[in-house]
Amino acid sequence: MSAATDSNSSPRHEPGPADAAWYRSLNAELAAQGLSPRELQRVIAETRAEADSAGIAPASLFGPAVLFARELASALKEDGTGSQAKESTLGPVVLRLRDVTVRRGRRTVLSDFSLTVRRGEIVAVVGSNGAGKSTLLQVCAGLLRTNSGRMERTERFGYAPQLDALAPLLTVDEHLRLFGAIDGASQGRSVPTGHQILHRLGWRPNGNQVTRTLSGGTQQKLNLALAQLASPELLLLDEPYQGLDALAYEDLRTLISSWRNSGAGVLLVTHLLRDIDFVDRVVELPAPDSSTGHSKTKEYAA
Ligand SMILES: Nc1ncnc2c1ncn2[C@@H]1O[C@H](COP(=O)(O)OP(=O)(O)OP(=O)(O)O)[C@@H](O)[C@H]1O
Repeated sequence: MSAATDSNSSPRHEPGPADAAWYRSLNAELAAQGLSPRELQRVIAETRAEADSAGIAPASLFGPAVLFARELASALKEDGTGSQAKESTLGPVVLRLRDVTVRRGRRTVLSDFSLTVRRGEIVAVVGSNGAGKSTLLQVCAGLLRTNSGRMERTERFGYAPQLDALAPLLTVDEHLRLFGAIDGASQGRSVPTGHQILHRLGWRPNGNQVTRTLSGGTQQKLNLALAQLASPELLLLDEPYQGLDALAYEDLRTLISSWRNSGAGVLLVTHLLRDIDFVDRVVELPAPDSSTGHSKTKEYAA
């Protein structure tokens, strides 16, 4: 469990009745998620110690207790049961492409391309520069039409594009409210949920900070939190590690694994070979070949 603290922040929080209620909700949801009494006691003690040492109310540090409990429970499930957990959580199809062809200008970027993603799995898309990875995600997000073939996808999806979709003059919390409203989340929920995701990425944001003053890596964290805000069934992540430091990279891997374990399907564009060991399948797009257009896509289990 990790959460960043901020040394130049407001005075230390004094525990009160709201905190006690938060820990009661955490306890109840962890028990409902099937944690043993012993595990439950340990997790609550660790959570309390982390909040106390940060001097921050648990609700501010970790977000809503119920969501935090679910995330913890899925992370513990992954630690304890490994690949068996993956098998048992594989669910319905959330994305299906059949014989999709996409041309951009005179180039055929995707040719008769087929892919299925189910809930509870991470599929990595790899390939050299220009192979069509971002094009594929844009098709899946519904931003680009196919020239032929069919794309079916759940309505409940989140998309973190490679070039961020942030408005430079809006604050962090304005982004969370705006994207939450677009995704149908209530305004009261989107800010604490967004902060919770950002804590898990090692950043405790000042909600009033204007986005253009954030570093590139921090903007990427916000970009990712926005994609996950409404707990989508499908996440489309286009090179989400760009700009992240080593710690945030590890946090993001853990977070993506926990999204999978809580039932999301993830389509992840990546250049990093290290990622291959934590995904379920890899789809390799062929290198662009200007003379022949396109050769064969490869797919293999990770
Ligand atoms: N807006 C666009 N209009 C026309 N062609 C485009 C556009 N965006 C990308 N392309 C072309 O589509 C092809 C695939 O590009 P794409 O960005 O999907 O590749 P990629 O695999 O994501 O590359 P990279 O690893 O460099 O990000 C390239 O030939 C590119 O020039």
